This record gives sequence, structure tokens and C-alpha cells, in this order.
Amino acid sequence: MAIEEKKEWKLQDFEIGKFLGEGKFGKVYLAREIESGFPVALKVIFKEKLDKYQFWEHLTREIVIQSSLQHPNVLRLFAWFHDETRIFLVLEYAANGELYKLLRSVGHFTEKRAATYVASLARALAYCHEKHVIHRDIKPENLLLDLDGRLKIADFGWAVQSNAKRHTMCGTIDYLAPEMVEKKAHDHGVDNWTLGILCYEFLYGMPPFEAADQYDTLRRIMKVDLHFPSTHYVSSEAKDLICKLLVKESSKRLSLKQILRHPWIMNNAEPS
Ligand SMILES: Cn1ncc2ncnc(NCCc3cnc(NC(=O)Nc4cccc(C(F)(F)F)c4)s3)c21
Repeated sequence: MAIEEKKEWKLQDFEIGKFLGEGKFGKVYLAREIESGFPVALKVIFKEKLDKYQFWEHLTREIVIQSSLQHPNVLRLFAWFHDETRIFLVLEYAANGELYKLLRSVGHFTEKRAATYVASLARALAYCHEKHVIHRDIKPENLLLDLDGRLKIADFGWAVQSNAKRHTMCGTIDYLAPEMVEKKAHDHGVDNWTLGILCYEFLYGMPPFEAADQYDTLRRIMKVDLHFPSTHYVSSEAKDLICKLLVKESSKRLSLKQILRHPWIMNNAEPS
């Protein structure tokens, strides 16, 4: 694709369109590469917002990781460039936007939609883990939907190559696995735990260990204090999958391959 061949891009190569969203480091706009007319999402990051040394490491790690990943459920980072004050990331455009906005607007997803998203996530994470990449920050805000409604994992800013066990604290606390709360070494298993959190949130509209304050949330995570509200019907197969993912001992959680073979996924997920 045209976007990748060209070595150095500059802002003048793009015409900027509508505002798409805002992250902690900067805004995202729809943009069009003028020559090819190709639509992209352009993330603008202000350098002064970044700790100088941290960001080169962060950026290079993200680019190395992203350019090694080519999967239908992983958002592409085509290129990047910078000027004296800003860094620009040229990203695949996900026309149906942020998954969490859809979740907030409908309250909770149907079991078919939830199972389809869980299956897409499991396939994308299985692919990432084969490439020794742990995302570590899978949360609804980092999940996007493309024109066909296909789920895309975005923002590998927190991802790492998983050759060594990781210790750094990162991500939103609702999605933290127990071993990360205890600052123990962690591995692929954290993404599997997070899949259980997300599956629950897709079906009930809020994460399972949500609490008034952060300390209570951490306590509930450590206790795996899991309850299923009876506000609306959720199948026992769905609850079975969640119970087999939200397991404190990371080695006892269902593997990504086992998730894809779970009856609830087999009976509800749309074929990819
Ligand atoms: C909202 N929205 N709607 C549609 C749509 N389509 C595509 N993308 C969207 N949003 C952007 C999603 C992201 C993907 N990858 C990211 N990566 C990142 O933000 N990396 C990053 C952060 C901070 C600092 C650094 C640096 F420089 F220090 F390295 C790097 S953000 C869309």
C-alpha cells in the first residue's frame, strides 16, 4: 500500500478531517493521504507532554512491535513522522470508532456479539503471543471497530516483547490481573485474565470487580470476588467461560486456544 512504501512523510502529505478522539498524549484525526486518497487516523502527540527519554523508547518499541504484527484484528501502524513539537502516528482508520462507546450506548452486548468480540480478541492475542508480544493494556478504550464492525486491538504503546518476565505496572486497574496487582512477574496469562474481564463487561456493561475506590477494586481482584447480577439473562456457558478465565493462578486460566474451543464461543461467535 502506498502508505508504507514512502520513507519520510510530512504533515503536508495529508489533508486533516474530523476529530476522532483524544488520548492522554494527544488527539486523533481522520486524515486522507492526498496523493492516493487513502483514509487514515492521524494521532498527534505533543513532545512536551512526553518525558523526553521515555518516549523514544516507547515509540520505537511500539513501532517495532506494530510493524511485526499483521492480523485482521490488530490495528495497523503504517508510519510515523515528527516535526519540532509533535509526533504523528499514521494509523489504520477504524470507521466505527471505539468499542466502549458502543457498549456504553447499548448498555450490554448480546451473547452473539460478545462471543464474536471475545473470539476475535482470542485470535488476535494468540497471534501476538506467538510473536512473543504481550499487549498488557487490553481495555474497551483500546478496542476499535472497523467499517465492517470487525474488532481491532489498538495502542500497543504498553505492549512489550515477552522474552523476559515483565514487572512494570501499567494499564487501568479494573483490568489488572492479580499477579500484576502483587507486582509479581507476569507473562501472557495477564492478557487471558483481561479477556475474562472484558467478556464479563461485554455481557453486563461493567467490569466484574468495579468498586467505589481503587483499594476495594484491588481487594476484589485479589479475592477474585466474582458475582453474576441477575438483572438480565446470561447463559451458564458464558458464566462458565468467565469463571475459567478469572482464575487467580495464571497457569490455571483457559489458554487462548481453549477459549476458541469453548462451547459458548463455538455456539455464539460469528465465523471469522
Ligand atoms: C478514536 N478513533 N476512532 C477511529 C479510529 N481509528 C484509528 N485510531 C483511532 N484512535 C487511535 C488509536 C491508537 C492506536 N495506536 C495508538 N498508539 C499510541 O497512541 N501510541 C503512543 C501514545 C503515546 C505516546 C507515544 C510515543 F510517541 F511516546 F511513542 C505513542 S493510539 C481511532
